[in-house]
Amino acid sequence: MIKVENVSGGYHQKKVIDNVSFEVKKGEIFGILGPNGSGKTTVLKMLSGQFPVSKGSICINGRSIQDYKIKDLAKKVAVLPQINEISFSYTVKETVKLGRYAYQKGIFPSWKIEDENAVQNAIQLTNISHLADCPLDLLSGGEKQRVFLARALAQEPEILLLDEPTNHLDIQHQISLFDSLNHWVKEKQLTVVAIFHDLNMASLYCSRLLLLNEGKVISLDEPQNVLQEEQLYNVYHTKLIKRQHPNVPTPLITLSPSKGVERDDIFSMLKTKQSRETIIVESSKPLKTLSSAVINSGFSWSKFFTNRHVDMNYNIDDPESELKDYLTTIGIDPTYTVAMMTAARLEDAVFKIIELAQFSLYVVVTAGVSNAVDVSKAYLRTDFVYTPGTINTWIFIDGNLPDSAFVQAMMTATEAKVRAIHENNILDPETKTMATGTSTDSLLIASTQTGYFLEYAGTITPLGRAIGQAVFSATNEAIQKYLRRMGSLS
Ligand SMILES: Nc1ncnc2c1ncn2[C@@H]1O[C@H](COP(=O)(O)OP(=O)(O)OP(=O)(O)O)[C@@H](O)[C@H]1O
Repeated sequence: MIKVENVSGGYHQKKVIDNVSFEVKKGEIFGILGPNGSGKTTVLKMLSGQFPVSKGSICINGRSIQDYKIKDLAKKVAVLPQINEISFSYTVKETVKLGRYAYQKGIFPSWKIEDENAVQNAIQLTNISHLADCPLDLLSGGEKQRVFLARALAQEPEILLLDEPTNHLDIQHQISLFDSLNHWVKEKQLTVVAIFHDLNMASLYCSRLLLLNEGKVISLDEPQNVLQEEQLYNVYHTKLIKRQHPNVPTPLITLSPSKGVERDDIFSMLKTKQSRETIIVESSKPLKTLSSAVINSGFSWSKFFTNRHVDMNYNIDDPESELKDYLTTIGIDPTYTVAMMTAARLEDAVFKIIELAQFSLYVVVTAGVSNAVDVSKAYLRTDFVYTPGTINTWIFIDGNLPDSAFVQAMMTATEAKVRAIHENNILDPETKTMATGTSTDSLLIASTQTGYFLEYAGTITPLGRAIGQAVFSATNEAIQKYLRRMGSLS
């Protein structure tokens, strides 16, 4: 549909676009990204024929844009410019009607029913009917943006060129604009080329992206490949972190403050309180966590970590609500709390510290193994009752871990726990085979995300070795305390 081949151009003697090539398919939403002054608007102006190319060619439907008459090109291509460029005193409806200019013939323009329908449709689609008679100058930035979008749509173009279309829109209107564009793209085979500063909007709605810097193509690909941390750093000179959207297969880019990330002293940050009812670790700063806890499982940022003792017969329909209520009664805000439960005696908790040159670990383990299970034989069981037997393991780290290291830390800690269970010959009481855990074990990895970058936490990495050592010895001791209390160890 659009073919840009080896295009260069600029203002006066200054080359602003340098040998740019890309194609946009019919029915595609194509995004152009790049820092201020990288040439995005100039490329868009070249596509609409407003700005000449000095080298290379631009074709629409196989025909060079230079060969189109102005009105014919205007029927194919509509432009939504940056709205701060525009100021005039028409009403909203008059402004939208300007979109039909290309369809007017002769010196005395005739307004036909098709023109009126196109204007009404555009006004409805952009949700500005209530503003139809308002003077444009009295509208807010976002309202004006929708009016100019309506004007572009009234043109009934095949190609819509949008220069920062979400610039003045609130979140609701940003999403509703691109949801509508998505719909028109599918329904009417509209082709959209849009400039974005918001990388996440581009990632969510564009099938492909063009990343420009200093007028050159840096990357041209699907969002997953264009939105790479290193590539973005080279272009924007800003640290950006790539994550995956929780329920759409696109990347999410998060900003990170540029201030330093000096290593925190985890031992002065954490305060531990232990009673028969609860163990509470309170951190003076939020820690990034990955856990399988009852409250705030998955990833969270939390300041409180609680392990509450409950009776062996604890059996409640909604343990999460009950535990939240409990936390509130003891003055802890559940929003910032990773909370677990156990029937194990909290007096038998084991605390371990490992201090190394690059990072330190603080590990807390409580263990009760009456619910021991051999995972390889668990399919033979018929009981599915939730009983809080449980080995609960907490690992606090003063390092900076990527998500992958959190996952590896969980694997390493689990292996260390299993090894401690085997060390104590704990059997699954049903199958009489060696247990691998209990039916309700929980695990927490909590990290300051400051200090050294700890890229890996597998078993033979420095972090993995420390986790293996601390979790094994803490779990081993906690199991032995439990066995002693139960009278099966002297
Ligand atoms: N009319 C003009 N005359 C001279 N130079 C211009 C003109 N318009 C733009 N430029 C220059 O061309 C370069 C590219 O500008 P362009 O507007 O295409 O960048 P952009 O990527 O759209 O930037 P932004 O993100 O700030 O909107 C800039 O260095 C700019 O100063």
